[in-house]
Amino acid sequence: MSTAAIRFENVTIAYDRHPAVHHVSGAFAPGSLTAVAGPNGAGKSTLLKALMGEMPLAAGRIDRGGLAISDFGYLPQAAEIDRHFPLSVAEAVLLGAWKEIGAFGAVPAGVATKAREALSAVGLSGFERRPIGSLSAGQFQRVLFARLLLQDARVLVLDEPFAAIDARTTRDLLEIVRRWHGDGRTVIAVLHDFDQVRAYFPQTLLLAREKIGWGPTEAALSPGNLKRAEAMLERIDEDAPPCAPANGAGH
Ligand SMILES: Nc1ncnc2c1ncn2[C@@H]1O[C@H](COP(=O)(O)OP(=O)(O)OP(=O)(O)O)[C@@H](O)[C@H]1O
Repeated sequence: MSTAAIRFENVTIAYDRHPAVHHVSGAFAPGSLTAVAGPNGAGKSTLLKALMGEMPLAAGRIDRGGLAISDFGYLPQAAEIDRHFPLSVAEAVLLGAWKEIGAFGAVPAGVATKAREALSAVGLSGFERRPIGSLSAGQFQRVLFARLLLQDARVLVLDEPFAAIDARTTRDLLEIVRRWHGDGRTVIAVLHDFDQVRAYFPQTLLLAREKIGWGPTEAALSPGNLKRAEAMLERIDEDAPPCAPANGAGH
């Protein structure tokens, strides 16, 4: 479904010139299913935000393989999503079809049908009118997956999609991830559970501000790499002087 790789070339991303991601190069092959793993503070969310165009690059470049950012479906960390917004479940799912509906447009019948199918696929038929603020964390995550299903994106970028989600919901949502992979979509997900990564994700990028490993999961998560990742982050000095501006900035 996707046609060209998403390439990172010497990507450095910084907050106030303090680099959170350092000189990362590598590629997500079209149709690949990749976990982004690493300790807290490793730069995983920062890397995803840069991929989504939400963070400027201090150096290097990201080649999105000819795709526009609007071709990407993005699930940010739960903490960054406002659930107090007065939206029903159906409205929240329909946001996934904004390209077809536009800002104030009516919902075409085909889109409404697809939205119902997406809700059914995540096990939430009958929840259409419920305010999103009344859902449990797991139910809300199902709604966000339904929205991604409706968006029909070629690349899925998921930041800790199973944090604070019970085993049954995680299993159901992992099944959807597997289906996306089967369709030939590219899936990139930040995960903390190494057992889950080994069971479901053929590729892994292990990050500790720098790239520690990127490739087949067993090799990327070798005992040596895991030790290096821990050691790298222990060595990080948050008060270190800012990184000197490097070879140009860009997206
Ligand atoms: N808005 C910000 N301003 C300044 N520093 C930030 C900001 N967001 C993140 N950082 C710093 O950047 C580094 C990487 O953070 P990031 O959230 O990308 O890590 P992570 O690997 O996703 O961590 P976690 O597993 O805890 O979610 C951390 O040292 C963090 O403190």
